[in-house]
Amino acid sequence: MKTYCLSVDIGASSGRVIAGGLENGKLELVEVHRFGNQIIEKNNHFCWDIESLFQEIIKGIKKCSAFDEKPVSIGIDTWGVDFVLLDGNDQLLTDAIAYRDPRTDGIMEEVTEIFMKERLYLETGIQFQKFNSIYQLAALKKQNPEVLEKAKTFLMIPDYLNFLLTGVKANEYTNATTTQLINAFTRNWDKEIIDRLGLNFEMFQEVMMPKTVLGNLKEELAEECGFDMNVVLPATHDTGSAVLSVPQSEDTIYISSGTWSLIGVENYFPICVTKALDYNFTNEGGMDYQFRFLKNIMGLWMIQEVKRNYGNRYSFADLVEMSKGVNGGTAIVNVDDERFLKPENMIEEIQKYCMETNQQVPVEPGEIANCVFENLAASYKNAIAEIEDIFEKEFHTINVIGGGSQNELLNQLIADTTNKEVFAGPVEATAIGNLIAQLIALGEISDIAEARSIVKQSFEVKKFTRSTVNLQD
Ligand SMILES: Nc1ncnc2c1ncn2[C@@H]1O[C@H](COP(=O)(O)OP(=O)(O)O)[C@@H](O)[C@H]1O
Ligand SMILES: C[C@H](O)[C@H](O)[C@@H](O)C(=O)COP(=O)(O)O
Ligand SMILES: [Mg+2]
Repeated sequence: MKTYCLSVDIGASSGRVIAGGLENGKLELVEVHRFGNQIIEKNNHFCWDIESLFQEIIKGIKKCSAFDEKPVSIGIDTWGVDFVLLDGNDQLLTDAIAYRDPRTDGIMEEVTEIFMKERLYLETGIQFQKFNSIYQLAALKKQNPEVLEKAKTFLMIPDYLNFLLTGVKANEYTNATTTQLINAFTRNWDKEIIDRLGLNFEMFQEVMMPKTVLGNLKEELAEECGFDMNVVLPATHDTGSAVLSVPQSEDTIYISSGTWSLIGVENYFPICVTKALDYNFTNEGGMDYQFRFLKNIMGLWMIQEVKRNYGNRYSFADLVEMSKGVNGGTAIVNVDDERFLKPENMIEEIQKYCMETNQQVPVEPGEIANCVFENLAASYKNAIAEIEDIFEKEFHTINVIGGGSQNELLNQLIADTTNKEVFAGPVEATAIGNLIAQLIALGEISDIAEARSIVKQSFEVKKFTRSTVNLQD
């Protein structure tokens, strides 16, 4: 690859630095660096180790100094909602507290007494998740008002990593929409909501759109890494990048399958009708002014925790294999129950749920894994029925993208329970979408439509249909 860009995709379970560029009309990827990411306990909160994440990005950049060709740009995307605050000297006032931290317990209810739920949804179109930035800020105002009083800059996680790289402060649009403080129609900070909550409007930065060239590496960083490059804004909300690599089709539903399962469709306007509110769908911002009409489902977080509870002695592939041996009798578990957001022990929490609901309790690793996968598929099916109810139409295909698209058992379960065609892949959809924004900004690709046809030609996508075995049921 002559011209290539660096895509930094940091999800809630792992991060990767991927070099990507066009070669003979196809998108070529080279994984330059991969690292873990997990929640740590710090100062009595669940946090992200933001400093070590930044060092991993630098490690990835430095690995490129050994290549003949250097990358022309870099783009960073991460999970949504979380942020840091800086004081007047641009110093960190807060740790990067994670969205699974219990500090927001009960806060959403307090905020919706100040700002009616219906009104908040009509203005922002954003789902009611207790960990949205709006509730994290309201919790801070209640629990540490002195911190908010000193705050001069609000930066979300990718914004802060960009600030460390370039010294430039900005809030990228797609991720800013996950705060529930962006007006879905003006696509800018909603001053009325911010003022009503007693937050400092001035600390919010200029909202910038994907494909914006934010700046270059700070001089000292360019020197340390051995080269300079543009820092470009992809859709810095990882799901915003992921959906860019889904083949466009009118009746396609995507499932961005990683730590979370984000299930939805691409749309050109926000849907803030009561039914969407009642179903708790969201209208997160997308690139080129699109909207991501989707719903959060607890996702593979559950199997990540199960894996951790078993001391990581089984791989994800092992857990899938072991779950294949389980026949029927799986308990019905509401995977989206808040109890699964951050339990002490996921295995025990699932077993407690089954006991409380007088169901057969899964014991063996295969039974636990099967219970997670079967009930995730059931939750996807329910969300799809809600989407079809809102759009008053049937969707015929489902695209599973992200790390979870490697779970062939789950892909088959989705096909079996929905009786729709399931296309699985690309695995690194988020990193690919991040590259798409950079390559469009660079003029290497003309638009999203061309990008999607390049993705189709470049990456393996497996098809799953309802298994004949099940059809005999
Ligand atoms: N070989 C595999 N077989 C089945 N599932 C896998 C495999 N590798 C990864 N996964 C699934 O992919 C998930 C991670 O997806 P990824 O998109 O990287 O997550 P995130 O971006 O949230 O960190 C894991 O939790 C696991 O369930
Ligand atoms: C908490 C948010 O809903 C979450 O970040 C979600 O928006 C998301 O982007 C998850 O991405 P993962 O790659 O961590 O599953
Ligand atoms: Mg991810």
